[in-house]
Amino acid sequence: MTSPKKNVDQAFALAKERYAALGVDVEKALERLAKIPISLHCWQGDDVGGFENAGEGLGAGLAVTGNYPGKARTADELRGDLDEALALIPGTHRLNLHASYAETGGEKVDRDALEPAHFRAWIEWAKAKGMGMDFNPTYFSHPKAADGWTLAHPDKAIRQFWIDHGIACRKIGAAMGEALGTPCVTNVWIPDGMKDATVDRKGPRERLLHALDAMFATPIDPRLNKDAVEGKLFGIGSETYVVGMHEFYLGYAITRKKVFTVDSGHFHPTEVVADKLSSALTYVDEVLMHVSRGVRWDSDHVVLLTDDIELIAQELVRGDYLDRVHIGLDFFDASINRVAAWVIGTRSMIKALLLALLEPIDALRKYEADGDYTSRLAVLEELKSLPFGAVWDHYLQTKDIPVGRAWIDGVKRYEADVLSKRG
Ligand SMILES: C[C@H](O)[C@H](O)[C@@H](O)C(=O)CO
Ligand SMILES: [Mn+2]
Repeated sequence: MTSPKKNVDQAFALAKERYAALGVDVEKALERLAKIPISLHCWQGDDVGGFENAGEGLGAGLAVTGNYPGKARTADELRGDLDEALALIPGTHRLNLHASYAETGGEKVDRDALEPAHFRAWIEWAKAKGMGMDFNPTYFSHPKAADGWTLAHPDKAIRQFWIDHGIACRKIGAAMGEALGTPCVTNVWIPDGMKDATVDRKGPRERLLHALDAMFATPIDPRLNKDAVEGKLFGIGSETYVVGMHEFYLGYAITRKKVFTVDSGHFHPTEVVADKLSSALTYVDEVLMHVSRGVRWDSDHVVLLTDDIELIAQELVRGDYLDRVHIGLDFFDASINRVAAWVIGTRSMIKALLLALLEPIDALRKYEADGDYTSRLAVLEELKSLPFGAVWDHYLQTKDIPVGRAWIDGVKRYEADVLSKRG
């Protein structure tokens, strides 16, 4: 009987030939793939809860549905769950942490007083794994955000509190960047907006502009920290008016030289999010992607290998944007095993990138330039039935990750041994 390893090897050898016939160098694609980090969002592991234990609800229009048992209750548990997920994801990736995951040793430290020391354990954990980190100020789950307003709040003192939180977070981001030797992208997303007919749309936007300028006033070496701003079309409770909508932040990112964040769940469902990349990147140097999957709305379902995600990956590769786009994930599903959610979502993103890297891009470009749209369409369709799975299996095997459904058994074992024992 042929060994499973030999099967994978044989299938890969045949796959390589099929791709080579179209002019694709599979080994080169795999080499490139291995160097693309995906930033795993800590908040999938505990339903965006954080560890402040202040008894605040999530709010801000963020909704996590499901009550699958075994959610991480402490930072150590969350790191353990991330270890488990990362062991099943090929490549070296990054961790995207929210400020609400600070470890203050039981001391009450408000958000405007957070310091790098409160994230030391996270930084050490990432360092030991050779991972970079990204960061986010947390503008929700806090008494001063209970009415859904933060940086654009009409009350000056509350605005100042959130400006100070942002300033503290930029310093923490810089400390992460310095310790880990790779710049931290610190992303600002705020919930501020109105549920219904809004009379003054101008005032809050002016307040937000001034608050952001105050927050970003002190320059930070971009080799340590990069500031990013994330807009949104609507949220629960801000259906009619979102202060920080996309046009606001695109203008902000262009004029202030910030990273522009594109969350794939933050647009009207009929919009093609991938098409925004080449537009935004004409004017901004860098984009941060929050790859998500909206089902009918910004529902933050686990990312799958859907057409939308493939199109995003294709744009990144075809546009030669991989060095200008930071790829992060943003979903939270509490209805399935949370470790499996990370594995499925991250692997789907990596698969989309691999598929994109396996395109005969030069040939496709030439067809297009020559006006041979027939060949362009025919080859794009041919690609869909090439043995991509054999290349993916080989990639997993080279990284000592079980091929096929075996990873699910590993996660189930972890669930039985660890997750199910959590109260
Ligand atoms: C928890 C994240 O910061 C949050 O999901 C944000 O990025 C967002 O997308 C809000 O809709
Ligand atoms: Mn997001």
